[in-house]
Amino acid sequence: MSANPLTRVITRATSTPGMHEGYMPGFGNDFETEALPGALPQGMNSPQKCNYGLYGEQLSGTAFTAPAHQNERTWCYRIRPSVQHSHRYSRIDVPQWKTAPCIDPSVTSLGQYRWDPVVAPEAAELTWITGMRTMTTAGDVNIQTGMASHIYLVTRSMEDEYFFSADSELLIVPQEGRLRFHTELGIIDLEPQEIAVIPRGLVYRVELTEGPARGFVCENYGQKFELPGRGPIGANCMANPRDFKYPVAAFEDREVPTRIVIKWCGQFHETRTGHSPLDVVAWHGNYAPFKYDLRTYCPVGAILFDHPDPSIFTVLTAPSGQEGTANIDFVLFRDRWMVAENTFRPPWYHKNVMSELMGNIYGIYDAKPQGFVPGGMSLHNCMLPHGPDRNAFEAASNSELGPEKLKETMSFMFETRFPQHLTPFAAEAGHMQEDYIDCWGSLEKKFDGTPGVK
Ligand SMILES: O=C(O)Cc1cc(O)ccc1O
Ligand SMILES: [Fe+2]
Repeated sequence: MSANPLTRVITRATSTPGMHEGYMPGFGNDFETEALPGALPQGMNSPQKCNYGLYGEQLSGTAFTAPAHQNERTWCYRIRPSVQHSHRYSRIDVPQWKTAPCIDPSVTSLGQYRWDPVVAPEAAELTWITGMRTMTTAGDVNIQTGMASHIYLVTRSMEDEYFFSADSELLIVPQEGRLRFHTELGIIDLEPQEIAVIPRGLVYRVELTEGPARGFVCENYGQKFELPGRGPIGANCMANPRDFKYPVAAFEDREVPTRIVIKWCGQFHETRTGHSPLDVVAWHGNYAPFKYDLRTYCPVGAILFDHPDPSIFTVLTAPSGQEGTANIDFVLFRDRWMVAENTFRPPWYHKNVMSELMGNIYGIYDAKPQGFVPGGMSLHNCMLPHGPDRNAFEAASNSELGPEKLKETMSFMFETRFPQHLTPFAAEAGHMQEDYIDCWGSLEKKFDGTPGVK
């Protein structure tokens, strides 16, 4: 850290017995954490004077009157109130980060699309903000509905620069490299096979700890991600609440020229101030960022026959207001055993009212042994057919069916009820595979009118 005598950075609170180092477990818990002893008021939120001369401030993530099981807010005790972190706002351009509605008449979104991994240009200086590349948008940010999918390419840390999105919470899926999210509520280290969710309105900066870094982002304009109901599966398996980790309080007491970038209704603005906004010394509440290790996801699947709907692999779901029809489902295809008898085991052929955007984190995805590679993406838009390519179909229809482990594989899907619109970047990029649709072209006609298995 800099030698500036006014700079004091407390990165970790002393850990409490039972606490995961630097993190607190439990999805949606009501947490309390302090980076200095006694900084957190006890038994009340707004004492006349806070300890250490801190200011109390509430961050409301849901309407005050949201039902109790959805109500989220966090009380922060900070060196300065947030009003001092924002002065005049001026508009800036972040041309590659798009927001719905973003329908370019010259772009065709109807189609099945697949992309090779995007690579950061040599010598490019890309931060979390300038390295964001929007692939698709859906819905409308102004009515807090829908989503966007992005690829991030980060080659440089944000320095004395901070960001928040008033538009969205961000679900981050790293694919290469490591990032450290320094947030108002603490620090999250993130690497491939983990995900993080940064809530709407939370200020943070992103440090590159191993680069270059690449990954996927789902920007959720709507109701927050929550754990899906497990129904008859019961109280365990899929994503278990204890595996979600929330950071302990950490703060920066740093007096340097600082820039804060704000995403608000699809527009970007900057404001300048003289100190770090990450000055929350203690907090309590349930509106907070978290990370989750995808390797702790316990998949439940077919143990006799047939291929269930991929919704059994839902890690998180963001409701849309219509029951069972998500604004976004985040679905994980991880390594697992395949044991189903007399079954075509890969994903079946499909047309879906929901639109399916997939990304490959690593390994081979069973429906697409070729072409869908780590770092790559695909889109099967609303009601457009998709399914295994010819190689996958032939192999799965003819193989001897014993227990088989799908090894070393991790892909995911952002599935939304809204049609996804391609950005010009997605439609024109050199990384689009023009021949993707041909992967089904050579599927044979086997029907010849005579009965029997062909
Ligand atoms: O491979 C896909 O595109 C996603 C998918 C997964 C699955 O298990 C069933 C159907 C489906 O479309
Ligand atoms: Fe599908």
